[in-house]
Amino acid sequence: MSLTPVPVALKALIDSVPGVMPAESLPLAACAGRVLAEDLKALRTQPPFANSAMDGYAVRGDDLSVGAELHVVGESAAGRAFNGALSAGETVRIFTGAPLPEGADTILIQENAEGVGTPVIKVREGARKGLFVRPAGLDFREGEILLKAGSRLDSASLGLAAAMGHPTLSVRRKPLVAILATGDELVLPGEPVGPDQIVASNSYALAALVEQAGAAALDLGIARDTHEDLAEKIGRARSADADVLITLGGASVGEHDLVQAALKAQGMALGFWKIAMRPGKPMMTGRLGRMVALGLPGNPVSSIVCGHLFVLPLVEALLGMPEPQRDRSEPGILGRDLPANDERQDYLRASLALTEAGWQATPFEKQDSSMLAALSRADALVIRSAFAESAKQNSPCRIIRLR
Ligand SMILES: Nc1nc2c(c(=O)[nH]1)N[C@H]1C(S)=C(S)[C@@H](COP(=O)(O)OP(=O)(O)OC[C@H]3O[C@@H](n4cnc5c(N)ncnc54)[C@H](O)[C@@H]3O)O[C@H]1N2
Ligand code: MOO
Repeated sequence: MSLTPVPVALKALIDSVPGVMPAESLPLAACAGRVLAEDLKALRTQPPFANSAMDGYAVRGDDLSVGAELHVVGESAAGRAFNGALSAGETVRIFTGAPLPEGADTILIQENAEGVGTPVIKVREGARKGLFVRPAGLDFREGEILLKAGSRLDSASLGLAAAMGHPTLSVRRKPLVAILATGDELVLPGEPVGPDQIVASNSYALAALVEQAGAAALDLGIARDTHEDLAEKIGRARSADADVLITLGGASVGEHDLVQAALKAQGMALGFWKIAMRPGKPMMTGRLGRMVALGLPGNPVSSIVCGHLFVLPLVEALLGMPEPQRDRSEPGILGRDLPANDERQDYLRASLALTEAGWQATPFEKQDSSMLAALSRADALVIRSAFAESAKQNSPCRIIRLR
């Protein structure tokens, strides 16, 4: 079977998503990191009234000549407006956020007033007509759409949603992503490790990635390399009604690589298998009922790199976010010479340094897909296209930043 190019595989994976997650209504306080299910309109105008941007005096701009004396006729504080109108020669003590009294069009900041706190103040130099007034609707107006469906709610957008007057939001339900490690050699961190065993790490890495992407991870533990155990654990993903099943390991061509056969035995329609990428070649996708199946290679770096390239867009597609297949790479320059590449697109673990020419990415000498410590030191992946010619230090490249 020939190797599938990365963009073809990614498109097929995104196209295999059966639909966007249903919406649920949640209180604002529970919405951080969630994705809006519908456009959000302002239920109110902000600010609702003209108000002061500074502590000082509300004045009529025409009264502002240097040395002019103004009579303080009242006070306007935030939450306690001045009831009345300003006449010529009058002013109202005012504080930041307080409503502007009728007749006033300017704030004289208290630094530009002599005799602060007395019934008569004098205008100093520096005062200008029209300064420091926030007109009604400066920020937004009732009915304006300020947040779009498919956008992720960060701190600024959540604050905005609150200011718009929404106590609850309609957000996409988190996709449930079941994660199944496979392999007779695996033990959990902290368990006794036999002479031919290794500690399972991939589930933790993938669960973190999935949760950062806005999905919920369901750890199905470790399936041993038997059809029975694999069938039982795949069955658990189905009865949990998972939206995605990620398997880890057992994806290659050895006698103990049973995952694909186990999934097919339960009715999986294979999408593609074997991608023109390094690491990650034995990756597999398919559909089992309405569950998207993604078989990641067991090598720890391969599974995490596949997670960045395929799982993040998949979760975004399920959440209804725009352009999940967008190119996530950025320009950079190479920190060292690289040899010509073969038929697999390479994702080289690299350090980054900011130079005058932009991000300089220096791929590590050793790129073995078992080397987790190197991955955790990497700032970025340098993309080397299939069949790329040798490249010199400082020549342009594309990078995917990992942090
Ligand atoms: N003859 C061939 N052999 C291999 C090929 C090939 O094309 N022909 N492909 C190689 C590539 S590339 C990769 S990547 C690996 C991936 O194989 P599997 O997906 O079947 O992975 P396993 O054999 O199950 O495991 C590989 C490696 O990773 C360790 N592992 C597995 N699961 C975990 C886990 N949850 N946490 C930590 N480490 C894990 C496992 O012990 C192995 O050391 O196949 C090549 N072989
Ligand atoms: O393609 Mo495998 O994922 O390098 O080791």
